[in-house]
Amino acid sequence: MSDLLVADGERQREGGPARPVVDVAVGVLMQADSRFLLTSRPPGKVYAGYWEFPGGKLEAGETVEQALRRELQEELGITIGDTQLWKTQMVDYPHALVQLHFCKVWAWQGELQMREGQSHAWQDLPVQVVPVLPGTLPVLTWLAQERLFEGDTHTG
Ligand SMILES: Nc1nc2c([nH]c(=O)n2[C@@H]2O[C@H](COP(=O)(O)OP(=O)(O)OP(=O)(O)O)[C@@H](O)[C@H]2O)c(=O)[nH]1
Repeated sequence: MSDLLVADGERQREGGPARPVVDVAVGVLMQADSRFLLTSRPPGKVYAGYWEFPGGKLEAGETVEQALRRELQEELGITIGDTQLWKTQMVDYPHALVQLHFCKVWAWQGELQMREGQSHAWQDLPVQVVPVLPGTLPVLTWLAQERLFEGDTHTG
């Protein structure tokens, strides 16, 4: 998909109406044994029950890292260490055009608490939980590329 940056700060698809881009900070929490954390979207949200990496929308004036630190505190009750942007991906959903900013997180303090009624699962490739959110699938492909993992990245 091609996108244009227009004067008012909104990006629009060529030939289509302008849609605001929602920036989202997403954390890929990694364990030393190569497993990563997936959480399910809470009841009542769009795509409820789908599995994703934890995170959420940037608030006004926040950097990706600041938003991720706040979101993971709010959702999981943990305080993350330093993190850096890993990959960025634009996803065009019917409900929103989202720019996902994925950050790997290797260090955090605190015990995981599911504060929004979500479920969690430490997963390796291939991911066993289903269904996985469409915007989350590219991350599994990137992880597979890094790990020289061949075969399906997820079931279902
Ligand atoms: N956290 C997270 N969000 C993702 C991933 N992949 C992906 O497409 N998204 C999308 O990014 C947006 C995340 O926003 P969010 O979770 O803060 O917000 P939401 O849509 O639940 O709405 P709300 O917080 O306003 O109730 C959603 O549109 C979600 O579908 C992912 O791996 N993690």
